[in-house]
Amino acid sequence: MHGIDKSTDSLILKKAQEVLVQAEMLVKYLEDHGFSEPDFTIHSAAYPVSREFDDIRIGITEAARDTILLANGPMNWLRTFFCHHHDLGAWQTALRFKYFTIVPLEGSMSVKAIAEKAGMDEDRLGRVMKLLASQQCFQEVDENVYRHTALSAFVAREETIEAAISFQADEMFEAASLTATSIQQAPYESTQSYSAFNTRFGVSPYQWYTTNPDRGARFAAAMAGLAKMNNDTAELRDSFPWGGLGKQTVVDVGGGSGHIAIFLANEFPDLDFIVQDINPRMLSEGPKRLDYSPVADRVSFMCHDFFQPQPVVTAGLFFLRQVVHNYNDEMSVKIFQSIASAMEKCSPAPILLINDIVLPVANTQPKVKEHHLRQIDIAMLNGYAAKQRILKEFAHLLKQADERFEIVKLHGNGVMGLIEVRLHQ
Ligand SMILES: C[S@@+](CC[C@H](N)C(=O)[O-])C[C@H]1O[C@@H](n2cnc3c(N)ncnc32)[C@H](O)[C@@H]1O
Repeated sequence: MHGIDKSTDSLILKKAQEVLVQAEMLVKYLEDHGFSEPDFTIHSAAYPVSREFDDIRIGITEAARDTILLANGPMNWLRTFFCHHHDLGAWQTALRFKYFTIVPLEGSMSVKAIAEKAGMDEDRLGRVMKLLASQQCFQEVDENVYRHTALSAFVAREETIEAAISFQADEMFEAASLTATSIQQAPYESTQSYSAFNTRFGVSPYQWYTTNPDRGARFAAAMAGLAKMNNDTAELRDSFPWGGLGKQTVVDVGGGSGHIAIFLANEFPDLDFIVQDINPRMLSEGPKRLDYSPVADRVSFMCHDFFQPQPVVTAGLFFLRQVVHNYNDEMSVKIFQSIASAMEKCSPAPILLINDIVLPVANTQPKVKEHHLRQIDIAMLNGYAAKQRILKEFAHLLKQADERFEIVKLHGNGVMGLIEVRLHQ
């Protein structure tokens, strides 16, 4: 066996060496921080949640992805990549027919028994399970007998995570298949009525969720699941000086179930929250949350359309999380205007805090990191004919809404973009 020549000119070897270097860093990080090494089993250790670990994880993924691309070449890469929608079809089936919760977390279950509970035939269920197992999602321990792996158990254990992947596998996957068709309908204008979602379902996601309340409730759960997946809540808590606001009311505009407001209320006892949303079903999910009761007297819910004048004029902070990325520029300007008209009446002068992805400018981030943000940008295109933005675009829209708006600080970046805006009087 030849040793690895570190001075090699081979690009493949250089990339593979980078994988090795990053893997050593990752293992060292785990050791230094008292974590056991994860594996594929249901008893796998938990992953650290930190920016530092994320950077190593992203570094290893970038190097491994390049190694895979170089080793496979375009033909093999394309052959696999262009079958990914069939992977999603299999996952969609497993989610819809509840395989994840039917298989017990401990022990194993036969395809026959899973099929009986799922209410579908054994042949197709077995084929879906075999595909999933080829991705380390479930393990076939005996012919047609499965048990959970770390990946499948992650879905089974947490309802909001299941919701977060299910709404993608259902309505968003169906919409995404019509991306090009939707653009063909209006090649030079990005408007909601020609979005991929509208092309598939005839109405915008929010109208659709209002008339499909079960899916609306699942969407609200999905938002909580996504926040958990991105570790958003802890980062949101730590990236902004909430504690320094004093006794204030925060209005969570378009706050959905209020999961963020409830989380922050638990962390910062001086703050009161008003969660506003147009969808009553989403609002009704908030009080059902386990973390709601300790803060029930400080978190209230209000049905409000953010295109109408903002009724709360006694707030210290207006919070706008993952809202304007659902709207095109013209509509986003209207949302900012309705908040500006309330801000000018509040005393002392309040803050507008926009919590949304702030896209990186070209070639400033590892490509795998940017890819994730770009996926969300195209998701916004498909769902809402909307977009994610770079900081300059936010600044431009705010000025269009009201000349007095000024971005005073960017508290977080990337997924956790946190833009502090003031309205100069
Ligand atoms: C992507 S979700 C974000 C929810 C929440 N801010 C969060 O971060 O989890 C956008 C929210 O805006 C709400 N929404 C959409 N149109 C609205 C409108 N015109 N007025 C008020 N809320 C609206 C939706 O019902 C949904 O809950």
